[in-house]
Amino acid sequence: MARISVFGIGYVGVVSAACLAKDGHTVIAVDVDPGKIKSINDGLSPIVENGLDALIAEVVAAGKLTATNDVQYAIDNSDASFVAVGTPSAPDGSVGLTYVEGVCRNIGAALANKSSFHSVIIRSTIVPGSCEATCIPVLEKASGKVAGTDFGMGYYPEFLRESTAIEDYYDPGLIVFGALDKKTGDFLTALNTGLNCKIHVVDLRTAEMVKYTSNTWRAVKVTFANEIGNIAKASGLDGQTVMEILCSDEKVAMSKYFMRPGFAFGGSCLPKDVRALRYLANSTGTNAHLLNAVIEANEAQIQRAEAMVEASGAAKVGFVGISFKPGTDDLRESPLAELAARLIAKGVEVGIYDPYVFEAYAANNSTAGRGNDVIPDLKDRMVEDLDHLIGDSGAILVGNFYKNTVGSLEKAAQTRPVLDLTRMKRDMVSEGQYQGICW
Ligand SMILES: NC(=O)c1ccc[n+]([C@@H]2O[C@H](COP(=O)([O-])OP(=O)(O)OC[C@H]3O[C@@H](n4cnc5c(N)ncnc54)[C@H](O)[C@@H]3O)[C@@H](O)[C@H]2O)c1
Ligand SMILES: O=c1ccn([C@@H]2O[C@H](COP(=O)(O)OP(=O)(O)O[C@H]3O[C@H](CO)[C@@H](O)[C@H](O)[C@H]3O)[C@@H](O)[C@H]2O)c(=O)[nH]1
Repeated sequence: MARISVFGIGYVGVVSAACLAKDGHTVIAVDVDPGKIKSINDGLSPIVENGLDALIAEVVAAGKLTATNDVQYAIDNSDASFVAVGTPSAPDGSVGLTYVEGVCRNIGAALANKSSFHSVIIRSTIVPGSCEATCIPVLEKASGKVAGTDFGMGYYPEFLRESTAIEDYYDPGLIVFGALDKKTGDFLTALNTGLNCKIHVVDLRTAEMVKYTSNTWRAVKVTFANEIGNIAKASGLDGQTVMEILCSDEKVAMSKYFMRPGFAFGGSCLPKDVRALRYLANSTGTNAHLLNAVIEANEAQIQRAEAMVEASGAAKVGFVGISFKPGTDDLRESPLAELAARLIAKGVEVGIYDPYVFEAYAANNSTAGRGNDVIPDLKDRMVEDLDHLIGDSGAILVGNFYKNTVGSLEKAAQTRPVLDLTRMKRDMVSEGQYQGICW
């Protein structure tokens, strides 16, 4: 079993730290946010994510996971570090490396004081060449040591999806990494052995590129499915039925994931990663026609939902779901939040039912409301009781699917417009007050 430090206790870091600890490794989580450090050390999850509360309580009680802001302590007491800090878009759409640079500088300074071998493994999403052009030079300068010789260096992207993060951790669709040195490569191979997935060992740049390729492909799939859905609906057809039939053709290895017509994609990764890849393409003189179109079409899908709300004529709209997808409290680049903000700016009153975001506020999580930079007074708009929201709203917008809401929402469609962006019930199609975005 290994001793591992995880830098960045965000959506990725906290899940990998907890799962590594569950697997028997001794894990030190490092962050600059005292709220997150306290949460972990109290045995509590700093984010709302399925199964994570119990997992963290278990591994912290077992003494396998601790959290600190002390970088030197973490480096001295681990043999490898995972870096999972954020890489948000820079204003020009390029990948933002500020946090990655900062943490490499901190790790490098601590490595200067350590004599035994240590591997630094980047897990943040960074464009091809970033390890070589940024991480390695910063680590080498701060440590006075040479990457690949004096300390180990790897790039090992993470593919988990929020809301199914623990499940994805133990059942990955893809494992890929690059390592400068054999020790780091062997460490990552051993860590992944036993999972039911082929391990691809490549160079650092290829591993960096595979991560963007994966997210962009997902964004392309969502956009394609949405466009087919829009066209199908305009032709009087059920877009989801059309796509389900297409996806039944498994002969060409068609996966049904991300092929379900509905609302725009969002979240902390797909939008920023498509932007960063497009920026990279432009900077190499490559035309990224498809990526331009994906961004344009995704924005148009938000406008399409906005037009549905406007057509309802409601002055007060109740949102069912506001996070970027069900099962998480994360609001980063949530298209639902963007839609709500646009309606609010036009004078529409907006109330919100979202059990996951509500839970984050109720638990006083330091991350409650994470990623919301568009909805004013979000906390005050949150409603705990769905029936209360329905009774109080002229129209209901179903943004995220929550199983327990279906009965009430179906009933609500008899008395007021219900605008469905997710399809709460497979047999419902646009009729009367019920309108589905692509069906
Ligand atoms: N969210 C996902 O589902 C997901 C999945 C796969 C990959 N990724 C990628 O993983 C990376 C992290 O994403 P996230 O959503 O977990 O980010 P996040 O913003 O939720 O978490 C990042 C954490 O890093 C901490 N941090 C910043 N600077 C630090 C420093 N110098 N030392 C220690 N901690 C520091 C922050 O306080 C924060 O807690 C990004 O590159 C993202 O693109 C995200
Ligand atoms: O059929 C689908 C599936 C997803 N989405 C939307 O696409 C966005 C992203 O969803 P998802 O990919 O499930 O969530 P993330 O947690 O952002 O995960 C993505 O981004 C992570 C960060 O890089 C990667 O690790 C994952 O592999 C990648 O799926 C959300 O707005 C979803 O509502 C759809 O519209 N239709």
